[in-house]
Amino acid sequence: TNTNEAEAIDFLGRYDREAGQMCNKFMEASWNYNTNVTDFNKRVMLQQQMIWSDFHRTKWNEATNFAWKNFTTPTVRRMFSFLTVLGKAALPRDKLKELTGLLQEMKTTYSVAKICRYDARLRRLPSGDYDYDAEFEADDDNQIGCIPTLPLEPHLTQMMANSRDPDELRYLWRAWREAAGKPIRQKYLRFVELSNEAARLNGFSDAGEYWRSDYEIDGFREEVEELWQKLSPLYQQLHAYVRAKLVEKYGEEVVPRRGPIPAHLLGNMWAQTWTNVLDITIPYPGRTSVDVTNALRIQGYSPLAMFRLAEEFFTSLGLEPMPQTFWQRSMIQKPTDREVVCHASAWDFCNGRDYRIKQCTEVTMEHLVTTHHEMGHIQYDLLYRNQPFIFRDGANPGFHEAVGDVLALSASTPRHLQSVGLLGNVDDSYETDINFLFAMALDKIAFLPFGYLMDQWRWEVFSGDTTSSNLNNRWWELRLGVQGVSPPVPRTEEDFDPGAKFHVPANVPYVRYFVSFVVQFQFHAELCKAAGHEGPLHRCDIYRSVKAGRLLRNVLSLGKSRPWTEALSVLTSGRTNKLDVEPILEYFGPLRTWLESQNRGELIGWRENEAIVLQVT
Ligand SMILES: O=C(CCC(O)(O)[C@H](Cc1ccccc1)NC(=O)c1ccccc1)N[C@@H](Cc1c[nH]c2ccccc12)C(=O)O
Ligand SMILES: [Zn+2]
Repeated sequence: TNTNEAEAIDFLGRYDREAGQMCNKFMEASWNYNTNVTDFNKRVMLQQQMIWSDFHRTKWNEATNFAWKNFTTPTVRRMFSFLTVLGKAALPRDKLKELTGLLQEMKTTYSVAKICRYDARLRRLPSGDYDYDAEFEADDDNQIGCIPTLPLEPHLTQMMANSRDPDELRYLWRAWREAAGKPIRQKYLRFVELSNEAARLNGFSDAGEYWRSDYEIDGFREEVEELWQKLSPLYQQLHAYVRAKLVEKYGEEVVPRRGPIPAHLLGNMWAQTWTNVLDITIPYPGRTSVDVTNALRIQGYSPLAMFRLAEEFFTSLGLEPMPQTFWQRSMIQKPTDREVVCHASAWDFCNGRDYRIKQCTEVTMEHLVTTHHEMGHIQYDLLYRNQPFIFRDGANPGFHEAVGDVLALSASTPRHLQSVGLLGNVDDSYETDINFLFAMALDKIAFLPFGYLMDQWRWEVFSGDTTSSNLNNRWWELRLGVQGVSPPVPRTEEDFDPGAKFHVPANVPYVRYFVSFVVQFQFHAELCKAAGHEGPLHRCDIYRSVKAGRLLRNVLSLGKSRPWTEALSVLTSGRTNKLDVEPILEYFGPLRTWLESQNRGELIGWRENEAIVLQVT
């Protein structure tokens, strides 16, 4: 092996240049497929994937020839530690082809899945009423006259958000899982086998361990478990209050007062965020509510205007504007003439100039938050663009997910929404505070158990603790035990409900969002301090604070050049280098007190036996 560090540094220089060019070509092919899902574009993308993997393998062979562990320069050692993990390219070519093929097929199934209109599925009884049970049977004999026309975005997303008809919601919930989850069950199982084989070829025990290695700390799994244990009491308080309001709305036959909440009633296809039931659950109706969807529409906001509004928040902090090409090449609305992958994503084309967002934007408050989220990814890309190619990544995946959300925490405050003209008179009353904190909790607290359980389930599938005999069963055990939600119709091992959530067919890890929802409040607390904010954390708005912007820039421009624990030290001026739930608990402190007083007499938590437990086929 080669112990010459000077030669190693020369090799790294060559790699840096070549990798940027290879990555750019791959991203172009991937963009073309994602913004125009055709067989041709899929083939070109798979071809580019093989070229990229060949390149990666060649460089891996060169890198492993160096005795890099004894090199004296820390950043050189760190670069080699990343370069000597080959990833899925470690698979024999035919298996690599199969793996990437399965991934594309599952992603395509999800992205083009459509369901029939609700009323087209229903027979009318002689009395003229709907025969609700028919729609359940109708599925079996594939009732004629049903043409699947409704895609997830924007149709099903909006119907799940706005419908208040439990039967219609139940139909939409089940039909989506029939169309998107069930068809990929077998493909996913084969995909898991190949992913594990690749992980073992890289020296990991399974794909889950390979995923967790991105966090560079031993005991990450236990760390996440510990964070959840500290946060679940607050979640249970929110769950109890929302359930009581849903019982009021739909009655106890639909919502068990002391049991789990049926998953179709929470305004979201996966019950992962509950902001769309704010109108049913808001603590003080009639007082200021921060859902500015109507204002956005009345004021004629376009998706482009929403993007400009988000960009202006970043530049107000002294951070980077979006590059010129961003506005020319991004896809910010769903095209009408072709199939696209609608799930939002932010793209770095590896040449320091070309950055894009792909998003099927609708004019809603939720999409305004998502726009900040996606633009946060681009901002991070821009801030670390002068790092070597290998270090152009988030300090950990949760950091990348947190950037945009941190700014959205300020942009969502009533005071800020008023200052940009999206909210009328805002009073400083206690009720307005509680209404605001409650709306934020429907997004941030409601999400935590889902962000936690998604990869609990996948880590167990990768490790073999969960197998094809209990694949869907285990999913609902976690959904019931951790999140306190139940399926509105019986589930069996014929179904594959996790497959109906983008990140499973797209093989995107998910615990990053759980980490983000914790760490973004650590960022918020520190940036508010830098901005000189005084008063409760939930009222802080860092808008136009160049000091806060400078601190954020110092942390994010490090990229992955230092372990994320060091980046946290920079953020907190050495106060901590660990994930910490104190800031999120401080932020929601007033709401927790309020919930505990409102929930007196309610059962906190849910009795497992109330759920429609799995029917054993
Ligand atoms: O999936 C997303 C947003 C999409 C993404 O920006 O995270 C995107 C996902 C993705 C990853 C890889 C391929 C395709 C899509 N991630 C990125 O675009 C991205 C960009 C740069 C670095 C890392 C990730 N959010 C999650 C979690 C979530 C729910 N509600 C939210 C509100 C705010 C922020 C996140 C969420 C979800 O919708 O379930
Ligand atoms: Zn993201």
